[in-house]
Amino acid sequence: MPRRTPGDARRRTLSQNFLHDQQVVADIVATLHPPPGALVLDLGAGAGALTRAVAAGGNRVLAVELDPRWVGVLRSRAPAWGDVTVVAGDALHVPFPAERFLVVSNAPYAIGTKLVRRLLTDAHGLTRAVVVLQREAALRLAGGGRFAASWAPWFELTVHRRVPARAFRPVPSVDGAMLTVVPRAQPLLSPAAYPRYDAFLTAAFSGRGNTLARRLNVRPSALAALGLPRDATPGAVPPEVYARVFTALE
Ligand SMILES: C[S@@+](CC[C@H](N)C(=O)[O-])C[C@H]1O[C@@H](n2cnc3c(N)ncnc32)[C@H](O)[C@@H]1O
Repeated sequence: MPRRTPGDARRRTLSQNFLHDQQVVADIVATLHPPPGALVLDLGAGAGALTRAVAAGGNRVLAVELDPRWVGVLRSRAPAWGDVTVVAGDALHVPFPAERFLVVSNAPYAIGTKLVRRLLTDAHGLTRAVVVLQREAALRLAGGGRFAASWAPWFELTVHRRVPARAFRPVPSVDGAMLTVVPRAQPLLSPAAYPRYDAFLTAAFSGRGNTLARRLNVRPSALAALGLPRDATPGAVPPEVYARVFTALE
């Protein structure tokens, strides 16, 4: 059995699997498509695969990295890449800029859900984010559950391509996926509606009965009038449709 080194331990804790597949890097940057000159945060920049590709497109990049060893590497390489500022810090706590910005991130899968939650709650200047997550986590966040329904009136969460484990070095044990987080230009509900909407979702996702109609205590015909199957179950309703059902039933 090969001997373990301190470097192995650090790689495991910080999940240092770096993007190696240049086609995946190109797809991530194409999906981000930052406008010229826009500010892009690369959260968990590692050796800079994404930082370098974004900077090559003429964008300003703030590369945030927790591991001092990779901060040093980034600082030595970044001057050759373009307008890159390296920030030694934690992606879950580093202050976000006051101006508008985009986010690209392939951070450890273990912090992926927390990172997305932070983008949804704290990133007021965010215009678009592309985050690589463990595939199951990406599908859970964007799919037919309460999390996606809670955020859908204000954000579009979309799962794009699979990022196969073999796109990384070293190769991790699970596949990833690209998730985009985009604030809606026209929100489907006002922020003031949130407490009532949240109570409505509690009924929809935790009430008694199997069907949405039973849980919301409405006639199946009321859902049919909104274009939903009479026997729709909560998980089968697309997240963005909940705002419409809420508005119609309120
Ligand atoms: C999976 S690697 C990917 C690196 C690079 N983004 C890429 O695609 O090749 C994740 C990187 O995030 C760093 N990292 C881990 N936890 C972090 C945190 N809380 N904040 C910022 N960076 C973190 C790790 O040290 C590592 O360099």
